[in-house]
Amino acid sequence: MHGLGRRYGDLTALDDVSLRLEPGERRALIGPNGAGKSTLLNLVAGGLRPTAGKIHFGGRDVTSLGAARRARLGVGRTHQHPAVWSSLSALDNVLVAGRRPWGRLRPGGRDRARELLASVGLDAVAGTHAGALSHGQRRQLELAVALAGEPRLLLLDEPAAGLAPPEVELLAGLLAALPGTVAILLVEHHLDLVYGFADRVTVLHSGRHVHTGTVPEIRASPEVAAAYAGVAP
Ligand SMILES: Nc1ncnc2c1ncn2[C@@H]1O[C@H](COP(=O)(O)OP(=O)(O)OP(=O)(O)O)[C@@H](O)[C@H]1O
Repeated sequence: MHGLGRRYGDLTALDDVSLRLEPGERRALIGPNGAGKSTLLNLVAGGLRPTAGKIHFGGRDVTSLGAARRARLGVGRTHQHPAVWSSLSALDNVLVAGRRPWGRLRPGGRDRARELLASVGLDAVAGTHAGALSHGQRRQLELAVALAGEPRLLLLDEPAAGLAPPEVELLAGLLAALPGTVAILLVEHHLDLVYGFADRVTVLHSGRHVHTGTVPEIRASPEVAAAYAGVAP
């Protein structure tokens, strides 16, 4: 991301943010409410267009590409409210996501879908309609759905939101086990989860980049403490 900006009318939600993620990197994006985290995620996913700046992915300028094109290039995501097909079984959700562009299953697609479901702890409910799963299970399913698209970058939007403490622990284990080849950008308010997960953490405040550092650096940073106290750093 180079000089990325987004305005909503008069409001500047994101202002001149430049970030670079390396292949396979675990990066967390934190900041108080309204800092611009979801806006940044949506800009990278392609659901939203920047009003300033550029986005490159794998060396290619993708700024003008829509979400579907970016997904095909390897940008996967999950949402604050899990986006799965309620009337389809858990297995069919993953199968649909793993199709080739013209709707055909990949060779070995069904086995792969079962493996993905097992990897997120849902093998026992493969035949259950997604609408009948718990909120936490739908989050796990959305992760399997995102992985079925074979992303090189996975954007996770507050995956711990609405989860009970034991479910957050389960999620932490799932995140730790994600393939090392996939770069991950995690937006999350649950700081224990962030600190256990991230190689590096980026802090936003009022749409601006405050700091990027390792977990110990971020924990010790007075700027970060100020941002969380609601005071402009
Ligand atoms: N569609 C929109 N129209 C107008 N303003 C918006 C829109 N989406 C976001 N905003 C504003 O942009 C700013 C950044 O919002 P954003 O949702 O990106 O922050 P966030 O860091 O993800 O916050 P939270 O942690 O509460 O999810 C906020 O002031 C928000 O009110």
